[in-house]
Order: sequence, then structure tokens, then C-alpha cells
Amino acid sequence: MIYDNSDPWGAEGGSSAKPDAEESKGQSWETADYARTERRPRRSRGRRGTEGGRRGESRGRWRGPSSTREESKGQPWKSREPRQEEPSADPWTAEESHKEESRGQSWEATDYSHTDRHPRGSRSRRGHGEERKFKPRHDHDEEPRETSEHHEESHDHPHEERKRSYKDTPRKKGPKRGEFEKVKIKRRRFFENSHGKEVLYREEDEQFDPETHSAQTHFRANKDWDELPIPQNLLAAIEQAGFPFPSKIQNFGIEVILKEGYENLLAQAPNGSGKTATFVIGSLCRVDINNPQTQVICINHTIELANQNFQEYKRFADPCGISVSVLSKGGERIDGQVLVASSGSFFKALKTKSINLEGLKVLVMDEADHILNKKDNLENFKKIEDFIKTGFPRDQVQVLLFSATYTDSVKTDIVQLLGNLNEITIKKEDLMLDTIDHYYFRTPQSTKIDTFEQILRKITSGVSIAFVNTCNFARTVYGVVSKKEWKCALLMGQDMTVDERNLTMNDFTEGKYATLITTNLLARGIDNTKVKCVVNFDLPRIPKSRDIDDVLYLHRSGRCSRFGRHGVCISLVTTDEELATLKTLEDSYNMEIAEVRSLDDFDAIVGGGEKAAEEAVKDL
Ligand SMILES: Nc1ncnc2c1ncn2[C@@H]1O[C@H](COP(=O)(O)OP(=O)(O)OP(=O)(O)O)[C@@H](O)[C@H]1O
Repeated sequence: MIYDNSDPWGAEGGSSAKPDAEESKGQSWETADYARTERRPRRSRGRRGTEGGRRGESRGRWRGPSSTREESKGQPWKSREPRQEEPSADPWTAEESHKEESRGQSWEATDYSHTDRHPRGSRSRRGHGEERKFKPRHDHDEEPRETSEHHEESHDHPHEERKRSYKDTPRKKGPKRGEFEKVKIKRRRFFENSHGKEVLYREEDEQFDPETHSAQTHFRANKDWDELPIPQNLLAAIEQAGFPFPSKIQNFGIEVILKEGYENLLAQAPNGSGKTATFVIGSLCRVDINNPQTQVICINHTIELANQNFQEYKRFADPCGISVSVLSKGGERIDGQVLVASSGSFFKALKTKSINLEGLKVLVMDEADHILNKKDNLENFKKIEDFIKTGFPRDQVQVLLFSATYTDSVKTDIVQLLGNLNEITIKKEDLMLDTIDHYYFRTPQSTKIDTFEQILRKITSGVSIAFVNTCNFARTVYGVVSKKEWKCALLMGQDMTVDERNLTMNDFTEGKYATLITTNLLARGIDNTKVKCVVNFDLPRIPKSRDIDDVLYLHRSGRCSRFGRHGVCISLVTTDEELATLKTLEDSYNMEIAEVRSLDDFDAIVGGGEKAAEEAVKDL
């Protein structure tokens, strides 16, 4: 069954279509409820509208450059000895290493984010005809800003008052596309339909805010954890993890996962919005603690993500007495009630060690669009296809697919593979996080590495990840930068053993490096809340083309803004052609990429001074 949150405006000329009658199995999909007020709608305040203020104006106050050039030059970083490169001894290293370069994807998605209360409006976008400038800021908060903002605001608005203002709001049904920004409250429709008899939506949950026309942020649902069907011991583990409220995808996702019938789910939500805990908590709820068999398998596209998700499973499973094992290289335990694995190691183990699938209940794929991308990785797709078709009884196992992005073609392949499935999706133009500031800096190719190294020295607030398109060049860049005594590490799929990769990743997480130079291997899924800045040394490219890979740009930039934290994404541009391709993203994602004209300006954009740099690393 498809729970398509597609835009009801689509019927009037939008791109998204109403669900196919067949697919929605006779559900009636009436136009949802819309509200219109005198106030400006959400999107026009924050995005490239004429009324939009200058970028960054409302975020933090200008304090001027806080670190002098002298300060930033005197960084205490010591260069790490270049790693001695060994040929890969691990079969899975090689298997995954060559698939990390740009992926060609073009896609569109439908919307579930229309009730977003994210303060887009406070993040000004470029107004028409306005000269593009950057306005640096310094508010590199540790805490997700809108979570606390939202919390405060919801207390400021007594419930009754909110309801009244919503009711008093003049409404208009069926305005034409573009007449004013769309404001939709479809959540009610979604839940009534998707949960059949059980109406989980209640109007009083909506907490409608007439100011923003929205009810919740990506990072804060309007439900508490204990309103979700989660057992008590898992609730205690969630509290222990320090997650005060579920995010929107956690709220929607967990309810759909645990809905009786346990149907397959394709879930999409922005980077850093808590998809991992959605499938981790959702699938753990399905584990029978008294059954020692493997009941959940979670497949990941890289060893690094497998290890990260293993830790995330353990965080919630350990307090509940559920065993978790990880399979990211040969010879490891495969007997956990939950088994987390990289796809390479999983299929290797399946072949040689015959994992017991008798008790399997849930199969999770993180970054599922990548794992199931036939075009980029046909061999892997065929293995998964074979596994899904013949590896276990179809009606016994619930398949959960999670990613921030799905191309149309990948979605078609998924539907062909799994049949009808529940969907939670979001429109492409709503995917880019407003908490990321995007910049570019022009530099001649001949001095690109030197410029890059100088920019890295400016990043003294938090740590950074830099993406280079090829392993060979990543090695060159790392060689130059590390020789100049910048505390950086190199991580890539080629010429590194699994142990080396794991060690580097752990060291970076522990704050031993200020910068991690890597390839697209780490573009997706990796979560390090101390990463404040992503540098695209190379723009992500669609293979064998000059075009920018917008999906990869999204995933790369998503590494620096986790769960509402502020991040900065800087792209180095060497030619007009590159600049033109980069600029195409502004329309795709409805955002602005501003030019930084002088290296000194980076002090204000990403600098926190020497002290901030020390603290960023010390804090980790
Ligand atoms: N409810 C919550 N409250 C507070 N923090 C949370 C909550 N849920 C998740 N987080 C934190 O938010 C961060 C991002 O979550 P996660 O890695 O699941 O994002 P994601 O949606 O999978 O992103 P990506 O698509 O980039 O992989 C993590 O550090 C996680 O611990």
C-alpha cells in the first residue's frame, strides 16, 4: 500500500500526482486542509523572495572577525605521519572502494514536510536583483537551535489560543499554484488513511503556529516518545540516549513501522533528521527478547556506516538485553538478535557462513537508494534482488528502506522488487537544510591545494570534512596539507585496510584531527556532530559528465549540520563552467550559494579563533 503524501496541488498543475487508485487500494484522497492568513507564508520569508533579508542577518549577531590571521597561523596542530600504504588485504575493502565516486542521479520526490516549523524564514535567502554578498556569523551553537526555540514557543502559545487563531484564520480553498506559497496540513489525512481504524491524528496535537503556518520541525514532532507504541525498557534507553522528543521522521516512521501488518516502508527525510534512530527503535520494537535467533538485519553501503549503525543499535539494544553483532570484516560473530553489516561483508558471510535467516523479521537498508542503485551498482542490486526474492519468506519479513534521496528510477526498481509499500517522502526543494550556509571560493587550479590548506586553517570552529573526487588526488592533497603541519587524516576505500579505515574513523571521532580528507566514501550517513564545515575540494560530479551531482552535494553538505546544528559548506571553484554547474543547485534546492571574495573573510565565516579550535577538539 502506498501512503503517498504527494502534493494535492499537483492536481492543479504541480509535479506530484495523486496516488494511483489501484495502489492506494480505494482510499479516498481528498484535498487536505489549507490555511491562509494575511501573514507571509513560510517559504516566501526565507527563500530567495523579494522580501527576504540578506543571508544570515537573523542568525546571531555580527561580532567581527574573532581570530586574527596571526592567531590562525599559530595553530597547535602537528602533522600526522603519512600513513604507510599497504595493498588492501581485505576482500571487502576493494569491493567497496571503487564505488565511491560521483553517482549520477536525477530525481524528484513528493512532500511530507509541509508542516515543517523549521525557521526557514529566519534564514534569509537572496532577494531578486540584490547583489549577492555573504554576511558571516558566529553562532556555531552546540544545541539544535530550533528544538529549543520551538519548545519555548509552544509554551508561549497557550493551546486554546493557538486553536482559536487557527480557526479565525481566513481560509481559501484551491488557490492556484504560485498565487501564494502553499500551506498544507495533510498530516491528518495521512494518519487517518494510513492507520485505518486507528485515528492517531488529533487536532489538538497540531499546535498550529500562525506565524510560520506550520506545526512541527524536522527535529521536533508534536508527540512525545511515550505516545508512540514503544515498550517501556526501550523508552528508558531513549531517555538515557538524551533524545528529549522524537523528530518528525521518528514520529511518522515508527508509527508506520509498527502498524499491524508490518508492511514494507520506503522512508525519506532530510540529512541529520534522525532516520537512524527511526529504524533502530522501530526494528528493536519488533525483536522478541526470548528468541535468540537473528531477527533484524541492517545492511549498509560502507564499513564505516555499518560500524556507526552498530553503535547506534547497541545504544538502544543493550539496556533492553537485546544482542547486536556487526559484520564489517570476516570472521566476526553473526549470531546477534540484530546483525549490522556492510553489504559486501553480508553477502560474503551469507555465501560462506550461511547466516540463519529462520527468525528474520526485519530487513533494514540504510542509504537504500545507493544500495539499490541498479545503474551504479548492478552487481550489488542483483545480489539484493536475489536475497529478497529467495532468501526468506516474503510475508515473514518487513523491509525498511531509509535515505534522504531516491531517484525516480531507483523508486521504480524498488517498487518492482518489493511491490506496494508504504512511503514517507519529501519534495526535493525542501530537502536542503536551512541550517547550512553555502559558499564558493574561486581559485586557480595551479594554487588550489595551497588555497585549500589556507581555508582549512581558518576553520577553527569545530572540525571539517573535505571531499576530493578521486583516491589518487585525495592522497596528493593529503600529502601536501599534512606536510604543512595541519592536523589532518586521510580516509578512502582504496589502498587502506579495514583496520586502518576503522582506526582513522575512530581517531577522527575522538577529535585527533581537525580535518578528514576523504572521497565520496564518507559522503553519506556519517554522523559527527562536531563537523561544522564541509569543504568540496572538488565539486561532486556525475561520472563521465561535466555536470554536478546534486544528490551527492546534498549528502556531502549534510555531514556538517546534524539535527539542526549550524554548518557551513564551502566549494572550491576553478572555472566559470564549474561555477555555472554549481549555481544550478540554487534552483534545484531553492537556496543560495554566496561567493567569498577574500581568504580573510573565512575568519568570520568559519573561524572561532585558536581557542575555539582547541575547544572543538578537546570537547570531542
Ligand atoms: N530525537 C532526537 N533528539 C536529539 N537528537 C537526536 C534525535 N534523533 C537523532 N538525534 C541525533 O541527531 C543526529 C543525526 O541523526 P541521524 O544520524 O539519524 O540522521 P540521518 O537522518 O540518518 O542523517 P543522514 O541522512 O545524513 O544519514 C545524530 O547525532 C543523532 O544522535
